[in-house]
Amino acid sequence: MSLRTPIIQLTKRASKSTISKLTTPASSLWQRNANDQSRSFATPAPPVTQNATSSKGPTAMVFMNMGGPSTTDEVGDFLSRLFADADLIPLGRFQNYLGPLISKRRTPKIQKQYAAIGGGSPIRKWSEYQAEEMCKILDKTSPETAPHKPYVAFRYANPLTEEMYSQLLEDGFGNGKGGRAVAFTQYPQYSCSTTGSSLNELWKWRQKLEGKSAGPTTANDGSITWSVIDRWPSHPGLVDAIALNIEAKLQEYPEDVRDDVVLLFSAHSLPMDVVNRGDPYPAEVAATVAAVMQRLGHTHPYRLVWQSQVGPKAWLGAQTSDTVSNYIAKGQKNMILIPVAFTSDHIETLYELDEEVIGESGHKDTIKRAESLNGSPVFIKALADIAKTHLDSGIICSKQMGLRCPGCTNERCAASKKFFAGQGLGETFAV
Ligand SMILES: C=CC1=C(C)c2cc3[nH]c(cc4nc(cc5[nH]c(cc1n2)c(C)c5CCC(=O)O)C(CCC(=O)O)=C4C)c(C)c3C=C
Ligand code: FES
Ligand SMILES: [Fe+2]
Repeated sequence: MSLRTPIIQLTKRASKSTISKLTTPASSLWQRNANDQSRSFATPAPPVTQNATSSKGPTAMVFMNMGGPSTTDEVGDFLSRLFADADLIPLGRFQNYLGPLISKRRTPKIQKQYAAIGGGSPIRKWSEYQAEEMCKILDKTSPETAPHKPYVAFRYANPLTEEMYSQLLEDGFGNGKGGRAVAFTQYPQYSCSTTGSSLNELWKWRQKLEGKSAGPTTANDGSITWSVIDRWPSHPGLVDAIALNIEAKLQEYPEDVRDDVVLLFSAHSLPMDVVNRGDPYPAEVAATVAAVMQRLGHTHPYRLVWQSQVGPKAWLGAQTSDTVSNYIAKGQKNMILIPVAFTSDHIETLYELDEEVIGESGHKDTIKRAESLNGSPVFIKALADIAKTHLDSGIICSKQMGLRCPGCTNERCAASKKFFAGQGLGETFAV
């Protein structure tokens, strides 16, 4: 099948009466800085296309992320879902036995961490806010696909993927009415353990709730037409939002030391067996860091370091906490930690970085952390720009999505990639 073949038709629309229209005035779309010619908003990846002329609203914009417990009482369920996920923590035939055992043992420790950051993860609050604000902008900038309706689908906490999917059906998508939905990963960099797992879950619930067996979504059958924003590691708006937070933090240092501050970009680590399987995440995180440094004009020395390893396996380093101690030992006490792989605060910024790495460093005044993206208007404009580019292009997903890791033996990846990416790439790419 040619990449340009119109492969998806939207036949019927979801009833407008069941889709609430978002009315708040939108902010202006992300503005390009005329002085910075290096910024381009074109999506670089060659697209897998769908019929752009038929892609009219209403459009469901589904923010996918891992989620977190909103209260300490939800920690047990959060961890038990996390340790049951074989795409994240493969425990083979012991999954059903070891998963609950490990999560139960770990719960009190993690509950204490959530208690220390105010009693729960702020990820739901931020995700709902970001999705709603982005949709307000899109209603203005992409009227042809409006109204845009925000949804959140978490992998391990409420609202879970199945809850979001049932809501979509209740709101008039699918059920013989068709309708368009965009699965928008909120992990800027793709890992099979994060975005891959969320997409496998979405694919599973589509099969269960819309009765779809494996195979392309060539529509005309009244089911939801899905497309995917699967990665955006170097989008200029993301890069700018991170760079602005670094620049703001640099201003907190006295002028005489400001130029000597070391920038430590910190991302959640990956087990080395996942890295060696060929997971794209380390390269994509490095792409974000390179783009931010380029945007800053390479004014400061920097390193990309990795945090939050769990369990006895070998993980990708250098570890964030070791790096900070080693640099202190070498006499470097001015450092900014920059969360680079997560778009809102969570225990790994608020507890691990703030309380443990910085709090226990003995240099709380000179080791600082850049703000997480949270409610940054620059970031939300970037999300709207990414979404608009996706909607305009008619792509189903990036071409990169179709290529499995060289070491992948996971049948769930094969099935979900065949569904999301196989349509334009040909199945040989997606097996
Ligand atoms: C881009 C971010 C993340 C990647 C990649 C990632 C991979 C990954 N994580 C685990 C194991 C655990 N992660 C846990 C919590 C957790 N993970 C991320 C992000 C990524 N994980 C976040 C933001 C959080 C915290 C959520 C919040 O605070 O709301 C946990 C639970 C906490 C704990 O028990 O320590 C585990 C376990 C693996 C094995 C993995 C790669 C394969
Ligand atoms: S593990 Fe990467 S595609 Fe399956
Ligand atoms: Fe994690």
